Amino acid sequence: MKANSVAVIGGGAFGTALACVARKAGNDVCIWARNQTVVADINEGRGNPLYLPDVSLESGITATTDMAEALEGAQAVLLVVPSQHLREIAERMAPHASGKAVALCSKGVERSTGKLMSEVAAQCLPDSGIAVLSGPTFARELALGLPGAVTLAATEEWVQNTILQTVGIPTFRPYVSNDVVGAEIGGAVKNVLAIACGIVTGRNLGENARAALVTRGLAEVMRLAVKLGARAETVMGLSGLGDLTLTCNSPQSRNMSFGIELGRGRTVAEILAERRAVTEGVWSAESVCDLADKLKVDMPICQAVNRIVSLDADIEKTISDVLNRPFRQEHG
Ligand SMILES: NC(=O)C1=CN([C@@H]2O[C@H](COP(=O)(O)OP(=O)(O)OC[C@H]3O[C@@H](n4cnc5c(N)ncnc54)[C@H](O)[C@@H]3O)[C@@H](O)[C@H]2O)C=CC1
Ligand SMILES: O=C(CO)COP(=O)(O)O
Repeated sequence: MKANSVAVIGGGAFGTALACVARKAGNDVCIWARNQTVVADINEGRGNPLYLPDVSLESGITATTDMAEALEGAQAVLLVVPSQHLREIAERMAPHASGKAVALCSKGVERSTGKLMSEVAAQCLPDSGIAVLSGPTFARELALGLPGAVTLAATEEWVQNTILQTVGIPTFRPYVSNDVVGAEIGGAVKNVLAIACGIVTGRNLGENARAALVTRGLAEVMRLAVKLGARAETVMGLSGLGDLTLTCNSPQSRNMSFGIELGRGRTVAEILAERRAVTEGVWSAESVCDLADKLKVDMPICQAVNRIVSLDADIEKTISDVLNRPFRQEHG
């Protein structure tokens, strides 16, 4: 068995960035990617120009399309695929992931079931130790070695310790928690809220409007998280407030930039057709709203985004509907 071996499942921007972090933490890293070109690019030293251009990778990071090979001998696994594909990939991992610590790094809610990523993993990876790794982390900045911090949530101490040792370095500081649902809900919902902030930016509605959206968006995350049994303090931490602040304030965010283009008048189909990268909020808007409806949680901003991206609602009318909601107490 190789010492300090880590498997990264998913060869997109974030998987590649986390591979850089795990390598800096002293591990041998093997990335599983489904795309043969990505695998060849990584193994031949060109980096990952398709998903993370202009970033060079250290030696000690290899790639394969063979799931068994990627997972063989790995003590820790970072699962970094788009949330709507997590179930399929986790099922493929399962025969090779027994007894390993698996950190879920995807941000979303499964459309077909309304399940959180930890719930999907519990079904598909019953013999693995599950953690959630989530926070304000643009892939490019991580890959360049710029500093950042995340929430690392797991209920089992050995899982916390394994993932902490795998990725913890001075420029990537995991803060440990046992609130798994709290850690994942912030990342899933902020993608939807970032689309709203993008729309407001694209329509030149001003900085005041965006600050109001971030704050009222945080209230939506809080209501849903608490209803799901998560702790309020987790929502106020890196995976909640931290990621919401990052994603809603930077056009570097795929979700925010998607919203900006929508706000400028382009259609969902036009924008998506030009993108290779995943825009998670588009796929999670509906499932977040379904979950909120089921739990009777009021989430007017997420619902407005869902009407625009999933139901093709008129943007002006949708903004006007949100602004004309009845006045209410700020808290409660
Ligand atoms: N990029 C970032 O800055 C961050 C991303 N994340 C999360 O990480 C997850 C992965 O995102 P990225 O690495 O950025 O993706 P990406 O947009 O860079 O690449 C998409 C990846 O999905 C793969 N893919 C596409 N269709 C697939 C399918 N049918 N089955 C399996 N894989 C498929 C592609 O091969 C590629 O590896 C997402 O949930 C995202 O929210 C989290 C934090 C930061
Ligand atoms: O999750 C992210 C940063 O924490 C990345 O956000 P985008 O997917 O919107 O680029």
